[in-house]
Amino acid sequence: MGDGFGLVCLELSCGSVFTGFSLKPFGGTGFIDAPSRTGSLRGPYSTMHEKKLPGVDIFVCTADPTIEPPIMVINTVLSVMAYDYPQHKLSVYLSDDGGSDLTFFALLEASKFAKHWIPYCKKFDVEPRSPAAYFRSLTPDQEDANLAKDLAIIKACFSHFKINYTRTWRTALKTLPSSAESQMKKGQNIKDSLNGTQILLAVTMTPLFKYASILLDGRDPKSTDVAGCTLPTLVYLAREKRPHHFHNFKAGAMNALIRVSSKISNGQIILNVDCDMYSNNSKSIRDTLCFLLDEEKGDDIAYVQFPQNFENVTKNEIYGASLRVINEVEFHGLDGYGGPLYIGSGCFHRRDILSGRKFGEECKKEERREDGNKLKSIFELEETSKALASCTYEENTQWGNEIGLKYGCPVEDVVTGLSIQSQGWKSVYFNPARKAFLGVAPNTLPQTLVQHKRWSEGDFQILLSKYSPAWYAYKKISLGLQLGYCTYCLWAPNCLAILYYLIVPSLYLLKGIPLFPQISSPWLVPFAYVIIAKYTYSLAEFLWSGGSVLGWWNEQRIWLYKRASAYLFAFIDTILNKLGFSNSAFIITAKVADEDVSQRYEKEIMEFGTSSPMFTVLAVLALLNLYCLSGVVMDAVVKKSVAQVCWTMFPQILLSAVLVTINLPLFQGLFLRKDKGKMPSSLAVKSAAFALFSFTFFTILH
Ligand SMILES: O=c1ccn([C@@H]2O[C@H](COP(=O)(O)OP(=O)(O)O[C@H]3O[C@H](CO)[C@@H](O)[C@H](O)[C@H]3O)[C@@H](O)[C@H]2O)c(=O)[nH]1
Ligand SMILES: [Mn+2]
Repeated sequence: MGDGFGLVCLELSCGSVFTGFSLKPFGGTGFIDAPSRTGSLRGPYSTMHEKKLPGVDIFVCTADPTIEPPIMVINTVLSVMAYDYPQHKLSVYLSDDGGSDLTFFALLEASKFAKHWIPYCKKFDVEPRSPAAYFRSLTPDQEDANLAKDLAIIKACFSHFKINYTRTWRTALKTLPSSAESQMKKGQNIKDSLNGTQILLAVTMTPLFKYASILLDGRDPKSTDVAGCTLPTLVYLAREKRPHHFHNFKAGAMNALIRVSSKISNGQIILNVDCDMYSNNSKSIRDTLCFLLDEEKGDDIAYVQFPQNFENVTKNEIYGASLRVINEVEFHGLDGYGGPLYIGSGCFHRRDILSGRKFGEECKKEERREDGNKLKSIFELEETSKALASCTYEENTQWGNEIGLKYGCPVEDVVTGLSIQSQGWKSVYFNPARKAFLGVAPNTLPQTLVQHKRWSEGDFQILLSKYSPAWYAYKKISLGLQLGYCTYCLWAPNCLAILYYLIVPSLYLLKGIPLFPQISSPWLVPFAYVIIAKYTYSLAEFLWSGGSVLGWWNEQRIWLYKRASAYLFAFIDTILNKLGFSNSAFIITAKVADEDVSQRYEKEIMEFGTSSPMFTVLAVLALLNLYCLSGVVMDAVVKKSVAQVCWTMFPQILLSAVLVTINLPLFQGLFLRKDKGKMPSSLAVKSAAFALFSFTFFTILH
C-alpha cells in the first residue's frame, strides 16, 4: 500500500490543500510597489489646490457599548476628525447600532473636547491623533520639551472630558429613577424629580436624538475651535431597529449612513472605519486622493483599501492576529491583478460607485451641501435623516442589492468589493510605512475562532452565491484575481482535508498500516518536495514580512486550529444555511478584556476560558493523536521494533509527532494549568473520554 501512482496523486492533491499550496502563489505574485505610485501625484493636490479637494465623509461604526467601550469609540472619532485635511470638507458620522445613551453622551463630550484637540494637533503636527494613543506614545523627554505647557493644558482638557463622561453621564444614567425614564419616554414633565444633569439628560433624550443628531455643524460659521478655525461636521446616528425588521448588521448601518450623509454633507469620498480602528496617520486622506484624483488612471479606481493593522499584537502573535502575510504579501499580489478585496475598515470609496454608478457611466458633479442645504436648519436635516434611517425605508428598494453594500452575507465588504470589481472598476491597495489605521485584534482563542468562523463562512457563502468568484466573476476580473478570491473563499471547505490529516494517518499508524511511501521508496520524493518547499517558503515569507520564528510556529498552530474548528463549523453552517436550516449571524468581536485575560495575552499564554464546542473538537483531535503516538511508541519499545516502525511509517510518525508538539499549549490548558484561562475541567473530562472511546473503538474494529 502507498506505492501506487493513483494514491500518490490523490494524497498529493489532498496534501497540497492541507498545506494551502495550490492556490496560494496567485495571491502573492504580480507585486506592485504602491508607495512609488503616490510620489509624483502629491504635488497638484497639495496646499495650492485646496479648493479643488473633494468632500470626505467618514463613517465610524459601533454596535455594543459593553464590548466596544464608548471611550475607545470616541478616540477613534477624534482621530479622524483631526485629519490633515480642510476641516470644512470633512464630516464624521458615528453609527451606533447599540443605540446607547453612553455612546451618545461620550460623543457629545467629545464634540466639546475636539475644539481643543484639533488645534493642538495642527499646531504641533502630532501623530497619532487619537488622544489616548497619543498620550500613551509620549516619551518623558517629549513631555519636557517646548510643548510642555500646551501639553499640560490638553491633558487637563482630556481628563476633564473623561471625568465629565464617566462621573456625570454614567452616574446620571445610573441614578435616573426608572419612573423618570418611562415618564421621559412619554414626554411627561419630570423636572421636579431630577437634579441638574438629569434634567439636561432628559432634555437631550428627546425621541429624535435616538435617530440622528448633528452635534457639530460644519456649515455654521460659529462652529469653530478655540483657535477660531472651522470644525468638521459631526453627526450621531442610531438607525431605527425593530424586532420584525431584519437590520442586516454592519451592511445595514453603512447603507443608512450613505443615505443620511448624502443629505447632510454628501462628500464625494467615503471612508469607513470600525470603532476600534483609529487613524494613526493624519495624511491618509491626501495619500488616498493621489490615487483617486490621478488624471491618467484615477477614474477607474473605485476604492482604496489600507491594511488592517493592530495595536495590541504581541511579539510572537499567539493567535496570528497581525494578518502579517496577508497584509505584506498577498494583498500586494492581488493589487497587481486588478486590486485587492474590500475588507471593511480602512477603505476609501467613491460615493457614487457605492450608490450604484455603473462602470463607464459619466461621473456626476458633486452636489455640494452649500448648494442645496444651506437654508435647511439642523432640525430639518435631522428630521430627514430620521426618515432615511427608519427600518422601513429600504422596503421595495434596491438598497442592499444594486445600491450600497450587499445584504445577506456576513462579509458584506468582500461581496460588495467583488461585485464592484466585476463591473470593471479597479481598486488599489496602499500600505504606507507609517500605518494608516490601528485597531484591536482579538486576544483570546474563542474570539479569534469566532471571528474566523464569520469570515470563512461569509467567504464560502460568496463562492456558492450569485456573485461567486468562480463563475460570476469569470472573465470580468483577471484570472489571477479570481484565483486570489478563491483562496479565501475556499477556507471553509479546506477543513475537510485538514480533518483527514488529523484523524486518519494517526489511527492507521496505531494499526501499523502505512499510508505514505516508505523512506526507501522513490514515491516519497514528491511528498517530501511539497512539504519541504511549502514550509520553507512559508517560513521565509513570514520572516520577510517581519515576523519571528516562534511567531511562525504559533501561526502554524492557529492555522491548524482555525481549519479544524472555525472553518469546520463555518462549512457546516453554510451548508445548513443553503438548505434553509440556519441563518448566519454577526457575532461582534470584543475589544476589551478583563485584566487577568490581558495579562495572559501579554505573556502569550493561550486563553481558553470558556466551554465551546470548537474547543471540544480541538481537544478530541489533539488527544487522539497523543493516544495513537504513545500507543505506537510503547508498542515499538515493548516489541523492540523501533527502527523497523520508523523505517516503514516515518511520514506518519513525523506527522503525529508534529501534531502532538504543536498541541502542547492545548494539553497544558487541559491538564496542567490552574488559572482562569485554562480549559474548563468538564471539557477536559468530556474530550478525554470521547478521544479514548474513538481510539478503543477503532482498535477493536480493526
Ligand atoms: O450589527 C452590527 C454589527 C457590527 N457592526 C460594526 O461592524 C464593525 C466590525 O465588527 P467586528 O466585530 O469588529 O468585526 P471584525 O471581524 O473585526 O471586522 C472585520 O470584518 C467585518 C466583516 O466580517 C468588516 O465589516 C469589518 O470592517 C472588518 O474590520 C464594528 O465596528 C461593529 O461595531 C455594526 O455596526 N452593526
Ligand atoms: Mn474588529
